[in-house]
Amino acid sequence: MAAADDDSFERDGETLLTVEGVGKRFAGLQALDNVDMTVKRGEIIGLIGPNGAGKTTLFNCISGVFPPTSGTVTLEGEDVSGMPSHKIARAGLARTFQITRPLEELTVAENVMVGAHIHTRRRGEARDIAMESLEFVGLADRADEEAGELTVGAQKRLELARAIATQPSILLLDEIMAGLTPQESKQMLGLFRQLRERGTSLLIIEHDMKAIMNISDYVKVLDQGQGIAFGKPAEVVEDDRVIEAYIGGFDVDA
Ligand SMILES: Nc1ncnc2c1ncn2[C@@H]1O[C@H](COP(=O)(O)OP(=O)(O)OP(=O)(O)O)[C@@H](O)[C@H]1O
Repeated sequence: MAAADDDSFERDGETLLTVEGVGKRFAGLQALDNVDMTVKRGEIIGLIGPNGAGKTTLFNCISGVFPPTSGTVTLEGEDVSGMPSHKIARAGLARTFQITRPLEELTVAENVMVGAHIHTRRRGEARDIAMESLEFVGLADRADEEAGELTVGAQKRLELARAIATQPSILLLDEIMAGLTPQESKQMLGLFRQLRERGTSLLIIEHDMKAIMNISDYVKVLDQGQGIAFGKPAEVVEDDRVIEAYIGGFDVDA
């Protein structure tokens, strides 16, 4: 069954994020071309596509790392296209990066307080928010250790805690499960589900196809900078354009 790419606009529920006609050009390369999508409150959307499809570039345009060359990004009704990332974060959008980069000389709690300080200047209040976030990801007992001492798996949870401490309505997660053990991945998926239950929306880039198909309510597929499909995971894996883009199709049962 074909999953039409513009289905993205036709679901029930409150729309949190709207991406309309977004394009991004780097010198001679059209990295994104007229991409549309929406994310509703409390949805988990998987963003997939072959290497170089434009997934991270779309995250960068949405989160204000750089402005889109064309099109608009609207967050809770506010046009945030081209705004700097700290303003977009304050408006309710948080993201994690493909390469985790904790401030290694700071403690685990201090790293998360960096996120919390977006809403408060008070150190005590920021510490309280940070501790709640660390509790949530299961790192509260390591709050006073240096962040550089953490394993890769724990650093990923720290990254998540730092993003959550900004109290976002939507979280963009860029390969936060890369490098995790199967046990840690399972734990991470559990955290995603809990976030959804709290009403936080998640937009997730992940190469682990089984995980993404398992966790996502809907999946958006990019190929060579264009949206080629949007639909429920079971629909998307059967879509001819998607199978062609991935050559050979998916192995989600692996
Ligand atoms: N800052 C940049 N300057 C120039 N070209 C860039 C820049 N960022 C990304 N690109 C190019 O844009 C295209 C899309 O890259 P992007 O990283 O968004 O893809 P992706 O889907 O996230 O890929 P991957 O799965 O490999 O991470 C690629 O051809 C990439 O080389």
